[in-house]
Amino acid sequence: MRVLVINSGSSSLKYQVRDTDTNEVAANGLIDRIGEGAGGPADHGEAMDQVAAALEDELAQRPLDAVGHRVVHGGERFSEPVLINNEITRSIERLNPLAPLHNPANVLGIRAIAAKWPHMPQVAVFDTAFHRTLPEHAWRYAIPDELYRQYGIRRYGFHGTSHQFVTGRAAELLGVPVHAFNAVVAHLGNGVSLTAIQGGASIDTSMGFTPLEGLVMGTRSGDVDPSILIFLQRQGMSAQDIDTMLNKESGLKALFGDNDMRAIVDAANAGNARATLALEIASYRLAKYIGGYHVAVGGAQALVFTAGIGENSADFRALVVSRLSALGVKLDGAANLVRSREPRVVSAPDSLIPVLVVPTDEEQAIAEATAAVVRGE
Ligand SMILES: Nc1ncnc2c1ncn2[C@@H]1O[C@H](COP(=O)(O)OP(=O)(O)O)[C@@H](O)[C@H]1O
Ligand SMILES: CC(=O)OP(=O)(O)O
Ligand SMILES: [Mg+2]
Repeated sequence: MRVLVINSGSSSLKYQVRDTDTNEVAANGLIDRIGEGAGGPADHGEAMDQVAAALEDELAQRPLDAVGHRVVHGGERFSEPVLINNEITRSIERLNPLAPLHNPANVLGIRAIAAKWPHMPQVAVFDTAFHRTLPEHAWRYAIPDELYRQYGIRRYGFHGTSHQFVTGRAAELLGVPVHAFNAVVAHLGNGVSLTAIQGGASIDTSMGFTPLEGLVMGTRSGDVDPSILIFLQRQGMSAQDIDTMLNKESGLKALFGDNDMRAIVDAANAGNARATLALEIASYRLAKYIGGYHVAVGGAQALVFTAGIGENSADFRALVVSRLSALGVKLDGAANLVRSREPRVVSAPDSLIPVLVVPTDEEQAIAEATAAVVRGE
């Protein structure tokens, strides 16, 4: 089946045309600076027009069978990918306040395709869906129940498509049936999240009500004492200012001045003290969560690294694993330096828990899920 995969961010849109039978990528691209002026498209509708124009020749040769969308927030309703209709689109739209950087763009993308190709089957694949197996003791916050009932305030978790894909690949690499696989999976990209996998299912994850909770990210703070926000509001900062500060001006960008892991590692190696501290904070916070999730899953059979940093930064992996000696985890120095697109083991033979690098592919997972829904599987 020929599927167009759309991954819309707040100001960018990534797309791929994939053949799900051969796993071939026939076309792909990125449109950025949406709504930022300076020659970028005015909105996601205009961005979709650009995608259609860029794909014109490709689609003239062979038309599309379906479009699959990454939708970041599926709330409590969606635990599986779904075929989109108007009611589903409105339901996704009602979740916009819970993922203000991501969901509005997803809805615009869906509506733009429906307007352009009214008969095209469209499928929504949710970041939250894989985490619908979280037990209540993991998803419930210790705040009044009313807030859950009135606003749906609870832990949802994100990056689920990636965590699920990587979990399957990791189990395969180790020759363990996925339903019997316990692991800790670290998705380290611009957004960062850790998931505790038990019996192949997500039982805890570090992102929460929104993709802001948990670990140190590129521009997001992760965990902070919530009373800092109340304090800042009393100092006169608006909700919008606090939101922007925590989502866009924090994390590695605040600690070092740049959120590109390559730049941070290079600066640290050149003796830059801020870069060294940024790496120490990020790796320390991650190591503490890994220890916690090792306990949560009842003993992990693997620690798995994925996404931009997890797949490519041998330095950051080494720094994190150097903090896990209490768990008996050890890297193999040479294996850790190997660059490859294949899933692989990077730990020493005597490491008590194998450490894996497993490249994620959210687009492949979305294309496959889309084809399965359209075929009625
Ligand atoms: N070769 C590399 N070495 C170290 N870090 C890398 C490398 N390539 C990408 N990264 C880091 O990966 C991060 C982006 O990850 P990615 O998964 O592409 O993010 P997203 O999809 O969330 O935008 C950035 O911090 C970038 O610096
Ligand atoms: C949910 C989320 O944080 O996604 P991303 O890492 O793509 O920003
Ligand atoms: Mg990402």
